Amino acid sequence: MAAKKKLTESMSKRLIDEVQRWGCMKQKGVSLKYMMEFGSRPSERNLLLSAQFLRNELPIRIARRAIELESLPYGLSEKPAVLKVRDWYLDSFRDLRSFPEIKDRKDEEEFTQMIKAIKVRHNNVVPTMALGVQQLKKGLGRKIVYEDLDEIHQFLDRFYMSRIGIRMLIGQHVELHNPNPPPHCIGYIHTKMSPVEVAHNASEDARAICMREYGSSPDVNIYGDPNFTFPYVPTHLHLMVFELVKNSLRAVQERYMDSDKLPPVRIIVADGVEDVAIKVSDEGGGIPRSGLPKIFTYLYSTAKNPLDENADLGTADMVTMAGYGYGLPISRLYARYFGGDLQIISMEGYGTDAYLHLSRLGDSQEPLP
Ligand SMILES: Nc1ncnc2c1ncn2[C@@H]1O[C@H](COP(=O)(O)OP(=O)(O)OP(=O)(O)O)[C@@H](O)[C@H]1O
Repeated sequence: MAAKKKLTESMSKRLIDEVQRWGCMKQKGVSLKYMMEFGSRPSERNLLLSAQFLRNELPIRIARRAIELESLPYGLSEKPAVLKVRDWYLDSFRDLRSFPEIKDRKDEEEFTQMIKAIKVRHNNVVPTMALGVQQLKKGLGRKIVYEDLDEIHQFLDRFYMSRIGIRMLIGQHVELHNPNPPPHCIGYIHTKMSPVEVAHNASEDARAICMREYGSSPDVNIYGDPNFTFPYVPTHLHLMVFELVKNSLRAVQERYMDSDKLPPVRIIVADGVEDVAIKVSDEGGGIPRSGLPKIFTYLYSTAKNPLDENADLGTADMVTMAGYGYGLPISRLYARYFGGDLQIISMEGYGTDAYLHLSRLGDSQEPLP
């Protein structure tokens, strides 16, 4: 197998066998509901159980990704940035596999520190992979046929989805150690999250970026009951709404550049029985129908990568503002992670509606690519 041969070149035989063996094991998904119920009783026993689960589950998920990173088409696996990411995955796999059985509280605490460090090690995976894709595009030059790159798109979707899951599981475990969790918070989950409030905060952040770039910003009007709450992960929702509003503000701002009256962006929050739906509507001129298939891809963007040689950026915080065209595909993965979805409907010559559906029941299992 080609992937196995390449792994051989860079690792000891024992590690290769172990990665291959663990990469074949079955992953176990968790639901939002389960995370919430389990985390609502962070007793010593539960923390121990959670750590034991992660000691087994994380190497399986990480090994899968390490193997996939070795067998990407068009030579993407050999790009320096991708090799760097591969090494982070191998280092984390090694750390997890060399950790002895977790028997007591002391082991559990050491394990928690270790997975916390793993999470930090992987902070820059998204921009670094984006850089790898750019290195590939540069190398292929004009020969590039975007339709052929669908395989890479599919891989990146699986890869980033898996990363969301791994970070959620680690973050959730680490947060359960917080002796003074904020009210109504179980790890990353807020059991009484107000989508209107999160949408408001995310819109303000997006407006601040717009102000910085253009010197002005359209208003954002939010319609919905601010007292309505449901259990969800506020950081995920913030990220999604931020990306959608940022796109809308930019579109409106660009279209009405010379006008002093900008049509506002409107957000509607609907609380259904099954779903909470959030619509972000703008009058920014829309997207041509022929361009729609491209907006969810990772490979079309011409924007500059902040980790590129000439850019002096690259902190983890830059990820969401980096502007390398990942806003929509990554937001859709976050929505799908807990059983929701994201759709974009556009009227060219008028504006765009983004529909974000979040599953309210929280009982869908994590997608496990
Ligand atoms: N509301 C919108 N109105 C018009 N065009 C849009 C809108 N939303 C998205 N687009 C188009 O879709 C493209 C992809 O959006 P996406 O959010 O994925 O990336 P980006 O905005 O270019 O970069 P980033 O989100 O990383 O800053 C945009 O570049 C833009 O051309």
